[in-house]
Amino acid sequence: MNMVNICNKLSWSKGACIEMEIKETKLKGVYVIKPFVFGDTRGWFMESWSEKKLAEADIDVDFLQDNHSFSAQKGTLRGLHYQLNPMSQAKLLRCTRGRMYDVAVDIRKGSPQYGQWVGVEMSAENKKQLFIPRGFAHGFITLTDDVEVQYKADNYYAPDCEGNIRWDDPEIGVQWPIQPAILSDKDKSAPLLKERTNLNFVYED
Ligand SMILES: Cc1cn([C@H]2C[C@H](O)[C@@H](COP(=O)(O)OP(=O)(O)O[C@H]3O[C@H](C)C(=O)[C@H](O)[C@H]3O)O2)c(=O)[nH]c1=O
Repeated sequence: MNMVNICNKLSWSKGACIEMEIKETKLKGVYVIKPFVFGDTRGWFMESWSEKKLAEADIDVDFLQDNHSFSAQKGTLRGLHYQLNPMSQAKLLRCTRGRMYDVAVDIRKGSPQYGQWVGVEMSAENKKQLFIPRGFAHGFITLTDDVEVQYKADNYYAPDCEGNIRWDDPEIGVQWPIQPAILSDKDKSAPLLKERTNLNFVYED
């Protein structure tokens, strides 16, 4: 086994992958992506995003904005958020410091998986990424102190189109791994999904 493979093996010791992997989750349209990591004696290198490689997996998206958030305390919950059409956003997320649990919820009218959710643990160590298409609400809870999340969006920030849904909406039933310690005032007072009567995402088969 040559040095690169040894380093790849070491750098992905916990069941990691040394090939680019794009897998659809139980929620159609939401994908977990594990990039190829080139390990060597210095450390590692990876392409954190490639429009071409996503397109090869039929994920056609033109990102317009990069976001980067830092959460100091374990148990910081941001979500569940979305932007209404015409400013809805597809997102490609990754955790570059610490560990967090990321959640997507299908809120497209007419979707056979409407109100259903999927969650993925992402960390600086596992280098997993999550692609969430337009028409989904998004949120995450931090599982360590000092978590940084970086993500691409295919539409610009549009505060007039922003909306949120209660993180603990019983009809969605997200199984968060821990209870939140910190929420923004906005998220503390978010309504239930059924109270959001202005959702304008339409499911297209
Ligand atoms: C989202 C966003 C925010 N801002 C400004 C607006 C506020 O003054 C400040 C903090 O915004 P907010 O409290 O909405 O940040 P989060 O609670 O992390 O919101 C995000 O949380 C979940 C996880 C998401 O997926 C969305 O990207 C977004 O809703 O940044 C901007 O200038 N541009 C932006 O794109």
